[in-house]
Amino acid sequence: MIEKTGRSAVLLLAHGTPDVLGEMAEYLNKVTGGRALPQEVVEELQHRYREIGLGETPGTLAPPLTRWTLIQAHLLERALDRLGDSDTRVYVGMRNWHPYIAETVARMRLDGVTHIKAICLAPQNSRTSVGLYRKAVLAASAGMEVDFVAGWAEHPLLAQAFAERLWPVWALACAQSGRRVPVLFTAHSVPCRTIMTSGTPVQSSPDTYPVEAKRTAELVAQRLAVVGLGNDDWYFAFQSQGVSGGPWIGPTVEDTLKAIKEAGHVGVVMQPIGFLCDHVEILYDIDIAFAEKARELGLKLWRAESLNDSDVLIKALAEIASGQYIADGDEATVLAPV
Ligand SMILES: C=CC1=C(C)c2cc3[nH]c(cc4nc(cc5[nH]c(cc1n2)c(C)c5CCC(=O)O)C(CCC(=O)O)=C4C)c(C)c3C=C
Ligand SMILES: [Fe+2]
Ligand SMILES: [Fe+2]
Repeated sequence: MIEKTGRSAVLLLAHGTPDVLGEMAEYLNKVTGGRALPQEVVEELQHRYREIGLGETPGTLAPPLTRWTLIQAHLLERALDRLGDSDTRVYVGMRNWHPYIAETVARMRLDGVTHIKAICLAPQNSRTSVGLYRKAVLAASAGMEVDFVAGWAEHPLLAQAFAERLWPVWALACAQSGRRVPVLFTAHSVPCRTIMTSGTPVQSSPDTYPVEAKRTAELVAQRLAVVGLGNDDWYFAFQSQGVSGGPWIGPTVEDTLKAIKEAGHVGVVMQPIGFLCDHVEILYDIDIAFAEKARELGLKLWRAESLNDSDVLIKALAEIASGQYIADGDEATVLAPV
């Protein structure tokens, strides 16, 4: 139970995604903080979003990222209720599209919320993702108290949730191939410059993101050890390198698939461990682009289902929301009243 004077609420922070193809340029403008991307990049992203079902007009369902995030918020509110905390509401704020973080925090203020427990739906802390969520929350919440949960990459229930999704598809892949199939865990790549120790402005410590991402993968792999996944049976790569900002961190999925083929394997099971629900980098980058790359290499590719409405994920979020799990990098920020 969240015990604070005043009214407390949970704010789930997510990336955001456009609702229709015509919003792509404006959306990308938000993602890059106003830096224009070439027209070919806008069109390529429209193509990818079209491939995963986005249209010219709003569909009957919201796009996957928005839909699953709102479902996760609803399930978390119900889980908190079951834990005896029926007063705590769960809100959703997105960094790059509606409902924007600023809009949601304004709504929370109108609803009388004074304490915000902000949880990023990106479990591994990073400057380019979580750092920007933090900035957006702090900019909108003057006078409110904010507990910002920066990273929960090592939460045991997060690893368990991923393991529960991985185990059935890994077992299936091994059965269909008649041999052990390696697992390729992935997380989103970031530009190399964003994880460097120094830069402008000077950053005093390295970004922990790559280490946290590999740590989550390791914890998931450890959970599958009991069913036979060995230390040599899994790989790790950074996926979806962007087009801008110089080099992005690797190894890339493309190079890793080649290495897996060269090691004599016939297939691979991919599991992205940095994303908590379906969106374009899973439904297009993995299911369409990497599947095609794997086919070219003569590898069969399986993917673990995304966490989406996983009960275990919701339990992890409930533990964080109720203070039963203290994540690394938590910061309570009390700003002066306006
Ligand atoms: C840890 C870092 C990042 C996570 C996690 C992440 C998730 C994520 N990204 C998109 C969609 C897009 N991201 C784009 C660019 C971009 N993404 C990151 C980092 C993370 N993204 C960076 C550093 C950048 C570059 C920003 C810049 O200023 O150029 C883009 C733009 C096109 C591109 O460069 O690929 C899109 C679109 C989603 C949907 C998502 C998780 C839900
Ligand atoms: Fe991104
Ligand atoms: Fe991306």
